Amino acid sequence: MASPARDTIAALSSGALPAGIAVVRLSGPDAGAALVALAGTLPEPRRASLRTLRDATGGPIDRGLVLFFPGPRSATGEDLAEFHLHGGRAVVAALLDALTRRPGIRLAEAGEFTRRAFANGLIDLTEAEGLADLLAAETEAQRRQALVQASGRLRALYEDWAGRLLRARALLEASFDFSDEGDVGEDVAAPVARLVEGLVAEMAAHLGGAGGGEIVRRGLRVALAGAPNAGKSTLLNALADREAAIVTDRPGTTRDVIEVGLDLGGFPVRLFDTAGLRETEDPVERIGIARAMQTIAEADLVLALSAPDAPLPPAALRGVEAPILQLATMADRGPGEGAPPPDALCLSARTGEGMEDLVRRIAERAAAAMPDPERLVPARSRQRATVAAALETLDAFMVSAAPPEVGSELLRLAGNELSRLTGRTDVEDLLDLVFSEFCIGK
Ligand SMILES: Nc1nc2c(ncn2[C@@H]2O[C@H](COP(=O)(O)OP(=O)(O)OP(=O)(O)O)[C@@H](O)[C@H]2O)c(=O)[nH]1
Ligand SMILES: [Mg+2]
Repeated sequence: MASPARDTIAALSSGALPAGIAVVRLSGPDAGAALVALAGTLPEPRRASLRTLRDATGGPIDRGLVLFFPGPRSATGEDLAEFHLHGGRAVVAALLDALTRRPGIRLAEAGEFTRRAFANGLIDLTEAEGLADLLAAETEAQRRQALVQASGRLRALYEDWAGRLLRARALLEASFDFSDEGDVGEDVAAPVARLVEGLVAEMAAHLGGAGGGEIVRRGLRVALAGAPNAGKSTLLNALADREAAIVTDRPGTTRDVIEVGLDLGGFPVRLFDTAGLRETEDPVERIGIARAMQTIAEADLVLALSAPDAPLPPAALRGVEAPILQLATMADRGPGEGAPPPDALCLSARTGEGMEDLVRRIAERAAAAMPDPERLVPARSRQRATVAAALETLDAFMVSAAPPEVGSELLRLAGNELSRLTGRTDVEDLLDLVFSEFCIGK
């Protein structure tokens, strides 16, 4: 774990400038003294105080609110000062300049405030990850899932597992202090097995929600598939409400995969326009079609478009595992050569017919794919992989008829995996991974 902070760090913690108000934060041993140097005296802890801030020459920087949070009762666990100023670029630059001229104060790195909160034991890794997700949240589903994590409920679950695992191991280890044969008596074997069985069942159920948790984070991937001129790009533009993709009456217009992010009923959806599927000799178009097939294969939902004069080639979506929603496009035009699939939803991006129905169907899909917001799920591949590794080790324990020393070693290994979840272990590379995605000032 990181050693206690030596440097005092400063950063703009509020959003892009110019803005109405800018919040600059300062954390570390010099926070109080720096605040006195700029604002005259230390304000009462945790109370906003209106001050004129001055640089080292006595020149005024701005007039604004200052707050002081003495450690350890602060967001970072260290002495923390906040400056609420007018959100002009030059104002913030002048303040940061005045601060960093003081020895021991430097600009913060990305995620450094949060990392200090972690180092000082105020939050664990799941809470830090939840906080990162909360800052990145763009839809209701993402906000709710992130908030559950940031508020420590996932941490509590993982700590509970670690505690129960430790108890199982302690029982097992205590038994071989008293037996010289190395085999564990029934009186110990049964309660240990019960404890581990209970954990295995809970962990497996938890992992069952991992797919949904990740879909909330990254959004439901919806691919538009169809023959050239089926109206895919037109539909994408209509759903996105902007001209994201080029539309022409020439078949084979779209080559690259075009992605737009949508908020459908509070659920995050990523919609992908793709090249029309057909046999072609054009090398550029062939690459586009290969990309289309890749996107379709990775989708959580495929919208299969058939237009009156551009029916979907029958074999085009063979082998696709995701659910397929059949759409009959261009309903404003008369029937064409091929009849659309009987269960297809008829719509026209031009007149808007059927569009509400389509949005509702996609949102329903998204709602079904995403877990109940109150359910605790691993939202990240890091969490999922770590739970899976611990589970695998516990499975090995359950099936093995190995001597108790080996059994207890397996339980210890599983416990190590669990401690990686909360980060209460010495793993710098893991920390870098988690904190590197924060922005400066958080
Ligand atoms: N009448 C009518 N025309 C449409 C509708 N949707 C698309 N079109 C027209 O159909 C033609 C093809 O539309 P696109 O959206 O480019 O079709 P696409 O499936 O993206 O085609 P590719 O990119 O070549 O695969 C364009 O001329 C559109 O204006 C619709 O709902 N009604
Ligand atoms: Mg197109």
